[in-house]
Amino acid sequence: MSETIITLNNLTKFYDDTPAVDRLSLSIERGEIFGLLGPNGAGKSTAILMMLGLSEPASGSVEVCGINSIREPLAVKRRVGYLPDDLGFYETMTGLENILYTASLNGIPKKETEEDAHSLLRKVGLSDAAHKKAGKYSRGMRQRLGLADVLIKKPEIIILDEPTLGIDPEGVREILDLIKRLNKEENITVLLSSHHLHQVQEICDRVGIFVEGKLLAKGDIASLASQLFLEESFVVYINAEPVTKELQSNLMQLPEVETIRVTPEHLEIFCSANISDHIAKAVIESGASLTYLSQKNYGLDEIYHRYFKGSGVHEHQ
Ligand SMILES: Nc1ncnc2c1ncn2[C@@H]1O[C@H](COP(=O)(O)OP(=O)(O)OP(=O)(O)O)[C@@H](O)[C@H]1O
Repeated sequence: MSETIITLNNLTKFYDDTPAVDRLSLSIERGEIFGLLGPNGAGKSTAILMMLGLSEPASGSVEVCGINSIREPLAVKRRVGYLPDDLGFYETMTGLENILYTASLNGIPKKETEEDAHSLLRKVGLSDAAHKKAGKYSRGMRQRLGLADVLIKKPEIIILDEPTLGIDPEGVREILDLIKRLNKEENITVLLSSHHLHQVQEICDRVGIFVEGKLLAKGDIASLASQLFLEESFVVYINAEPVTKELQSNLMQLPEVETIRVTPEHLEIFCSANISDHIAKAVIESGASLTYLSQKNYGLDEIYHRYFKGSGVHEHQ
């Protein structure tokens, strides 16, 4: 049975007179990977800081692990590992020493820490660099050290703010795989803020699209597509010879077909389900020959761009 682990209710925060987060309501379930997706300045970090009790909302409520973050930020801190986008370590201390220091700050007994720290460094692939100074770590290594650092206190939730910022593609793959693995193996709930569509699409169970402080839509990719595309979730592109009125009318009679657009290249058939085979059959039965057929279902890219089309919001990679 699902259990809500983060609940935001009408959460609002202003900077000067402008809302950075505007009546944000959201529930995140234990064990899921939720992606907060939005362009720079959308309010993702501000929302995260309020979840952690590090920034006070103007109105609304926020509960994490059943605890009111505003009233009991320290209790929330014990249960949540937070990886900010600007990670800070003691640069002259080794990776291992940094983790042990974090453990001591969190009051974890030294005896159990040492073993846990080594096992975490192994998990994040930093065993060989355990005794190297953090100041000498690459950006990808720092992120992995950051993950080990937040995991030492055995959090129920990890909140990651742009965890792949400035990392090369190989490093990104490693971080994403690691996050997925931690989620599956340790049943850690993950909240991930990002403006990288593909990364979010790859690992998140659900996504919230956030822009100008507002959550515009949320759900898994398929349900986002149907929310945002009004059931036109699939497009089938065909070329047929000849394209007659009768052919178009036969296609429109298929219950799943929403719209047909005639372009110089193709007939674009927008459908609520994948019915390529019915379309091919309708073409043949209309006496035309089918010379080309391809299909596409929407990914997050189309959802994001189509949804923000005209809103002046663009993705910054
Ligand atoms: N301390 C602050 N003082 C004043 N304005 C702020 C402050 N922090 C954030 N803002 C403003 O609030 C809005 C939301 O910023 P926020 O950092 O939460 O966005 P974000 O989605 O996390 O963006 P990014 O991806 O760039 O980190 C922006 O307009 C930003 O300029």
